[in-house]
Amino acid sequence: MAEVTLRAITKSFGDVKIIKGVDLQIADGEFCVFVGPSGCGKSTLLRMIAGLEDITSGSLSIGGKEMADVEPADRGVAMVFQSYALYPHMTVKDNISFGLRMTGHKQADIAPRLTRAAEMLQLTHLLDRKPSQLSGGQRQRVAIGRAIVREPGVFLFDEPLSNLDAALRVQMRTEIGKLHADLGATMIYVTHDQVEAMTMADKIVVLNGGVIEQVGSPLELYHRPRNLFVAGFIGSPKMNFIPGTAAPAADGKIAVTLKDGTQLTLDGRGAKLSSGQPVTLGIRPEHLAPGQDGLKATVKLAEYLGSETMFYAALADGSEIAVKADGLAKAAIGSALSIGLNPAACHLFNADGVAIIHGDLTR
Ligand SMILES: Nc1ncnc2c1ncn2[C@@H]1O[C@H](COP(=O)(O)OP(=O)(O)OP(=O)(O)O)[C@@H](O)[C@H]1O
Repeated sequence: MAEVTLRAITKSFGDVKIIKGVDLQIADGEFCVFVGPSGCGKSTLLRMIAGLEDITSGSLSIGGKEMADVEPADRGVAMVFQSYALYPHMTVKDNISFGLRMTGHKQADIAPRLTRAAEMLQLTHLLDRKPSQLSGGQRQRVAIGRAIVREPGVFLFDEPLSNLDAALRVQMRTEIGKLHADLGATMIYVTHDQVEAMTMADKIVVLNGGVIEQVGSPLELYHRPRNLFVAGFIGSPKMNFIPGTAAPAADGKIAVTLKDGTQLTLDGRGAKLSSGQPVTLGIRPEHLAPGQDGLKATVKLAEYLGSETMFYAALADGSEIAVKADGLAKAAIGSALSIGLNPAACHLFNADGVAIIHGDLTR
């Protein structure tokens, strides 16, 4: 069993506190993805789990065992880096088996592990090559192979695919997914890539400024973001935010007046709010319907992507709004666009940015 538990973890570099108290439970066999803006502490947290960075305060356990005095090599974890970190003078075979040789494993033990990892990663025909004779994707596979042969309970991936081109990323994403299914190991994965996070994760951890904003399954975070930060971070193109005020209305409904004067009525869903309180309405670009009655906007930019068209438009008060339409939709720059808005898909956030209504269409 290799569950990972972080309790009140902090990390400071000198006087600067980078990780400000993280509590997190990652179940055995789970695929957990850390996302967040650059500098929020994703890699630092991963490196602390690996034992490559000291923990300033708090505790970490892996497989139920406290890690405070356990060396990186003895933690049952293996890390795959963005830079691959291969030895250039060694063959693929030697790169993959290096760690095992260093820890005194016998050749009879190393050989079957090497064969199996090479087969899983389609590296068998490349075992005698040097890293310089491999493509970027093949090098990344060697780095993953080096982790696999150690048979760790926990794999740690630090943006492993960010040096690969778009097509190869898609292929490697699928391969890592398969590897997870085959090995059943716990995997913790840092990425900047929304699609990687959404498609690979059982659980996404959204970090911001060294604290966790929300933990949940990809679709939970997408449909029920806890606050403005998560709502704006998960989903691409990002959720639209339109300022306004809200007041309780008849039958438990909420009357919202947007800054441009548009009025709409939302289901209250039990939310408590005071009359005239400032709110931010959140609506995803795909939940807006160009050409229907609703918001009055002026088209500023249109992107024709074939499968879909993105309109970027401005409301009367200057608020910008992104609208995802079908690939055949057309509108001239500067033309008026009426945009229908599905009330059931609207999120509402209070002045502190906390969600008071979720536009969760799955319910
Ligand atoms: N050894 C160090 N000494 C001082 N500051 C550090 C050190 N390592 C990281 N930091 C700082 O800690 C913060 C978090 O860095 P970290 O690499 O964990 O962020 P990240 O979320 O992984 O960012 P990115 O997505 O850009 O890789 C940054 O402000 C960084 O400058």
